[in-house]
Amino acid sequence: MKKLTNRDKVLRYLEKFNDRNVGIGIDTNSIATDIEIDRANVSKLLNQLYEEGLVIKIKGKPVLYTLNKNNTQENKRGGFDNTIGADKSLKKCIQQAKASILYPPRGLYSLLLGETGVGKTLFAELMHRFAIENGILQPNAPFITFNCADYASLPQLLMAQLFGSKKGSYTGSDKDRVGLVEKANNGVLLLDEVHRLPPEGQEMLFYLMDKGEFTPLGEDQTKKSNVLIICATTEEADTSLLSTFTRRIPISITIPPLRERTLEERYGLICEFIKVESSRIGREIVVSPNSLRSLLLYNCTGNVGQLKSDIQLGCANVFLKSISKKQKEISLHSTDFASHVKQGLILYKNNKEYIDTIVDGNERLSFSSDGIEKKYEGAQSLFEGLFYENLEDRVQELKQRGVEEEDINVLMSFEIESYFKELIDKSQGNINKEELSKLVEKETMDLVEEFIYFAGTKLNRVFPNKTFYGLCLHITSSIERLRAGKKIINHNLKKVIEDYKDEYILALNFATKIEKQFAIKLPVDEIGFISMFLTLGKDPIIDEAKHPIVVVAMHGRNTASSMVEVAQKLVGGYNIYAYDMHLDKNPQTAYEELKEMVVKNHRGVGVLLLVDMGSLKMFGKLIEEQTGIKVKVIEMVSTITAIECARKSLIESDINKIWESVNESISNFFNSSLKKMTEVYVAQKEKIIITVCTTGEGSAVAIKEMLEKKKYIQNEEVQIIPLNVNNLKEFYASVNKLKEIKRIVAIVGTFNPDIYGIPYVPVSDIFEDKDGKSLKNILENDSIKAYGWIVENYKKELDSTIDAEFYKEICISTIEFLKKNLGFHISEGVGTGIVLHMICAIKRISLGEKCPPCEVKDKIMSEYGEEANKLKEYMNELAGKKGISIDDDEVSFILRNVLQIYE
Ligand SMILES: Nc1ncnc2c1ncn2[C@@H]1O[C@H](COP(=O)(O)OP(=O)(O)OP(=O)(O)O)[C@@H](O)[C@H]1O
Repeated sequence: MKKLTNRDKVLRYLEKFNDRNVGIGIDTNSIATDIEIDRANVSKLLNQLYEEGLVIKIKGKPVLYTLNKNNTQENKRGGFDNTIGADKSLKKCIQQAKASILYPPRGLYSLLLGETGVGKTLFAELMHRFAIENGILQPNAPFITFNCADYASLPQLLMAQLFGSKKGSYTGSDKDRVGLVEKANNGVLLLDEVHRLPPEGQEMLFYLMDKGEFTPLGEDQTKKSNVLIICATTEEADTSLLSTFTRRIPISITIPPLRERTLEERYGLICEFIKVESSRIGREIVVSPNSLRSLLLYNCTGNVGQLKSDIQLGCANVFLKSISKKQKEISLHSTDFASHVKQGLILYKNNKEYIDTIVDGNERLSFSSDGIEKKYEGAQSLFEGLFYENLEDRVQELKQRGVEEEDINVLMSFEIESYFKELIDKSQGNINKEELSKLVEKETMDLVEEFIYFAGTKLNRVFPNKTFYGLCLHITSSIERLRAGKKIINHNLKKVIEDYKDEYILALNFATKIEKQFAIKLPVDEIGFISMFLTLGKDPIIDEAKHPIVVVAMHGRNTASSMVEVAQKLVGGYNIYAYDMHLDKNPQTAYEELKEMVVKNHRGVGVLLLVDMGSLKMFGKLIEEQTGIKVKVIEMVSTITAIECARKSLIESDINKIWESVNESISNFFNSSLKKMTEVYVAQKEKIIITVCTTGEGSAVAIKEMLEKKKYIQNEEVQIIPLNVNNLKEFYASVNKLKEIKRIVAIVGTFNPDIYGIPYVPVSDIFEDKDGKSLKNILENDSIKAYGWIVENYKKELDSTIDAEFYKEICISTIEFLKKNLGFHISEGVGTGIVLHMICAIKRISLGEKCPPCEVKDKIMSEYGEEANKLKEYMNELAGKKGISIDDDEVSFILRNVLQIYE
């Protein structure tokens, strides 16, 4: 036979004691002596049993203990004060209830009001228990409930049940019956749905309440009963039906419905009920966060009672499943609940912020039979790639249960979104690229990096670093899965394509690259998953207010402004500011202006100051000393550094981290990250001239300003960047950086740095006013080269019967003719337009297609007829070689470009 534990011994002793000594309790010392167990031990056990609701403590000296005969699962855990909601929604009700019980000499009658399932019965039980604990009732005081609605259609039987009856007092009464009023003598009688009591019953009830007397049916003699009556009803307090009761019963306690309680309280109830189920099953129950979310949010009209039974049903489902599948773990998912519960998840999006404060992240919780809830340690790692298989299992299971396809999709989309959130959260902060490279192939990282930058430009959005890490991990596991021939379905696909069309198109593009690189085929479902990563940038993850700002301070009229403009456009955030320091500006004024800009715009966590020359660097230090605003200076300023700083400051809030990583990027410029970025960001490189000088930092700027005044420079849309050559190594590094993002057409200055492929123009050529001839030529030739590149790039589109060289020749010659013979100024942008037009025109003509009419032909012919005819003649001479003829419409199109004439 199983050996009795000390706990069993105490319980058995109390059972026997209560049988022999009705209505009284016993103290700890006596129990300890009788069962021969150490007093401290007995005291500990009694407290435990009290917590579990198995014994009742009767206040006094010494405290007496008795078995809680009325122990139900519901009032198990301690009395009123341990009830969920005791300090919140039920606080007032409990105060009223306690007051009514303690009211001398034997408590007041009370009426419990509240919708079905709010906990009225439980409340009455707790009142009974409270009365015993406070010596108002004896420990063995009865607690009897009677639901008046059950007998509402049989008033005589109802009366007989309540007040007792003599044999033959009504049809069918074949024996004497003791009424509940009598049975509940010296205890509590709960009359539920009391408004259903027939009028004669009400009369007798009020008589009993007033006089403590009643008359059983068919009897003449009144009987006495000392019963505390608690009435309960779901009727609203102000209905006429109830007014009779509310007038007679001194205390009305309204228990609030579930929807009026806080979600924290509801969460407490949910946990409590799952613990109760766990203890019933005798096994641990592991609960998914989505289960908790749906339980928190679904429309639970039946209040706490319904919440409890819905949880019971869900637990019963998984319990059965675990038996049939012989699984050790009992694991509860939102899909295990009835569909009205699952619907709760649909409300998650709108209540996300609040719910996330209660159900945090995606950890599953484990509820054990001893009532402890903790994080489930065994949760599978999402990075193991099991997620998709689990999703599929879940879908199959739902299908088998007959869940509608539409419901499955809704539920699955929540699972999927949670997965992404977790994947992203996990990758936040704790993974760096080096670590990532242990898990992810370099090719994948490069592809993802390029994709994110590209998507960022296209969507005009910045992505957090975690998008990069998350996507790298995701792609890796997708490739593995696809290689293993595993099928996946994205139940969110339809929604993704509808809601995030742009992201989906980008993902399609990216998918072709992956397919090519890894020789696999990505199904559309997979592309849907990729798109979802891009939607993350849409979340309000960027809180500009708490991030450092970037200030670009550079010499020159608008060098800093133009850089900042590019950075703002690309990064899409307005956290970057420009300070253009004109050469003639007095340094003290410049300092004050820069300081003012910093003070005005900083957001409390520091400023990254990007400067081009030494004196500005000093400004950073001074501003920090004077204002206390943290200023970190970055010296190697270029558009790309500005972009990188702006991008990082939107994501990261720690200025030191940004500063370090930007500096690292600068020194590793040729490492993939920035290189990739430049390729993507700068599709068409802008032209620049670098000015250099060995004699002090201002001279290069002076040369720049001088060049900017030259007409042929103003006409050329060329940017001029002064560089310091005091430190040659740094100078070459800067040139290299610039080369990545700009087309350096020439270096002008007092020192020939001898760089392969970049012509040098001594400044003396310009000073002596050799008309800047060489520089002008260089610029012109550069444009010609650029037009040649355009043709090269369009090679695939060209008509194969005509070779690319012919196209180049006719395009470039036409532009030269326009400039030299007809005297038009052709900027590079206009030239590019002409080249593109001519490519299409020649192809069209050679294929025998007609040119569409040019709307401004008449205007051009009347105002520029001479030029038009000359151009037509010249072009026909060239085109004739290939049997092509150019008409007035084609010529008008070209001139329209040059003259910028639009109707
Ligand atoms: N605060 C609470 N803590 C724990 N369980 C509760 C709480 N409130 C109610 N319950 C549980 O919810 C269920 C429904 O409560 P109860 O039966 O007392 O409601 P009721 O208002 O009497 O419902 P009805 O009007 O339908 O009779 C019970 O199992 C009860 O134990």
